[in-house]
Amino acid sequence: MSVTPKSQVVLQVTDLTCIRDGRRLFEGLRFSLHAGAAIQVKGSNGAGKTTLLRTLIGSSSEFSGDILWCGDPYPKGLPAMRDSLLYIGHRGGVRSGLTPLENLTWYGANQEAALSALESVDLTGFEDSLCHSLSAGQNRRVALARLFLPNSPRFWILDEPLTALDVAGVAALEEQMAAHLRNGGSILLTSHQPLSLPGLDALNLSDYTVFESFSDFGGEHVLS
Ligand SMILES: Nc1ncnc2c1ncn2[C@@H]1O[C@H](COP(=O)(O)OP(=O)(O)OP(=O)(O)O)[C@@H](O)[C@H]1O
Repeated sequence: MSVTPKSQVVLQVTDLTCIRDGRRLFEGLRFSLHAGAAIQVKGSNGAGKTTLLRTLIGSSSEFSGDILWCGDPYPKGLPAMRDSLLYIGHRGGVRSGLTPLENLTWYGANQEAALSALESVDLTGFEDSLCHSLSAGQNRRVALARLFLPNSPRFWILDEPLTALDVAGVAALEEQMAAHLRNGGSILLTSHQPLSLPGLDALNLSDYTVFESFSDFGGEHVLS
């Protein structure tokens, strides 16, 4: 990972509004994420946390507002952003018919790096088990092992990474995230659980919730 100056704004969001099923999830959302910084997106079930993350990575164009990746606006900034992004959704992206080792090599890791990453998430001895035979927490560890591979992308977006992890798993993840921040990486994550991470900022979607009924919406990126 190349070291990025800590003052650099990696992601800038202004006046972002997202609607799903005719319901305005949040409106006027604004925040900036700098190199070496982390933001935890908070909100109740259904508040729109996953929708926000998926919008930011370009999986949904149903929004209005401005999204700038390293100064480049949506959608121009998407290709460069994806080159420097590691996204782990709440399903984890683990292929259940593959082993943990095969999952990591499928993501491009070589055998040595994959084994080392699996050791970091305490899965030594399970490298060759099929993932559908592993526990929920072990499958989460397989997903998170990607964070322990060398040359990790500088920007991590993680949707509920703590789900199903035990105490030791949470501690190992927090340590790895802190190391990533020290190296100038950036993290945007959702979690219903508290997280111990130096300098972690919170972004609470409830601060951007609109309670009145929705009647019109004309965002420039809205799909019909
Ligand atoms: N593709 C879609 N079509 C219709 N509605 C959607 C779609 N995606 C999300 N929604 C709705 O948007 C709302 C927000 O969903 P989202 O998954 O973003 O919430 P969340 O804050 O991540 O929730 P949780 O904490 O339960 O994971 C939900 O009511 C959901 O049903």
